[in-house]
Amino acid sequence: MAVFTPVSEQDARNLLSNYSLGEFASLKGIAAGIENSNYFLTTSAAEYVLTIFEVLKVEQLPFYIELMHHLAERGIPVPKPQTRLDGARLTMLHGKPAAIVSKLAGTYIVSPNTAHCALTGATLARAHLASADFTIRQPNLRGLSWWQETAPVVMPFLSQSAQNLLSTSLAEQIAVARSEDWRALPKGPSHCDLFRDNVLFAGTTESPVLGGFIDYYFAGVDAWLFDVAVCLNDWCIDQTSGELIPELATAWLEAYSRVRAFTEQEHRLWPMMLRAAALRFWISRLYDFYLPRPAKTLKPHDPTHFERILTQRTLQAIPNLPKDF
Ligand SMILES: Nc1ncnc2c1ncn2[C@@H]1O[C@H](COP(=O)(O)OP(=O)(O)OP(=O)(O)O)[C@@H](O)[C@H]1O
Ligand SMILES: N[C@@H](CCO)C(=O)O
Repeated sequence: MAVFTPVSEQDARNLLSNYSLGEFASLKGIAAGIENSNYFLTTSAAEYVLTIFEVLKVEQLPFYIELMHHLAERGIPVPKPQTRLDGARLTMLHGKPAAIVSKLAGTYIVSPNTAHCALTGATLARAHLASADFTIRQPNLRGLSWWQETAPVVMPFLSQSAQNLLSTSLAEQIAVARSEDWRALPKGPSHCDLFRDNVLFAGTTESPVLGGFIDYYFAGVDAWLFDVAVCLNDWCIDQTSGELIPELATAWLEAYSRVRAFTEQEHRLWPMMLRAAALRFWISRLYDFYLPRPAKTLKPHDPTHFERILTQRTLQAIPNLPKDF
């Protein structure tokens, strides 16, 4: 149950008195999610999501909240943070930072088809372009420096072969980050965690309608190609073996590149980016698995899934990015 901070009806009414969002109607805890406490908050005017930030620091939050606001204002389907009467979009509840955002339609898709992949790819490209003039800067806090700090912490728990994979993969990414090609990659605000469970769809299987992208709380400035690679490693794979499914990968990447064409450097670094994205989630899952937060009650995600994906992306041929759309 991902409600770490209890909120009463009276708390919600008090909170709403700082906004112009209608009268309180109902409040319901949301069970999914492992980082924040989330509630569906319904008023006489509309449906919202109330999020209480359990882990993120106050100083990190303006980047996420203002980025979502910036994107929503430009027509990208993301939850729109609501503005208080005093102009702030962050608020405090039980001593913790909190925000009210618009509720998006739809549910997430466990087994996406080419239509889901194409919609997600095209919308991520639009989000990247729409974020180009966003001025707040915050790096991806789960980027290379964090991998370098965290790898030695999880290393003692690993088998010899896993230790070798982790060391060689990290060394590869350190070398990539020093390269001219990496420096020339298009970069900007990126979601960095756009897994299937962070994209909502309405409509039908054959004609899906994108509800939008949620959970921007791992976002940061990074190579846009890294964002693409995170998606491909989750959306376009055989979930058992980790192998890329060419039909899904092609649909996803072609839709993205019709909106924003990939650069020469992106073409060259594509295999390394897929490995970077696998490494990022292997390390975070290892960390959560072996060093869980004391209050955490949920079952951690399986780290071996990303060990398999990383191995696949090391051993198997990787399809090229599409050219010239
Ligand atoms: N704006 C929204 N519109 C509709 N549903 C939402 C919205 N925000 C969150 N949800 C619902 O709440 C659930 C949990 O939200 P979210 O994934 O942001 O939580 P979290 O604790 O940050 O999760 P994670 O473990 O993925 O980091 C989602 O799966 C979704 O069902
Ligand atoms: N998407 C992450 C969880 C954190 O959002 C994972 O699957 O490991």
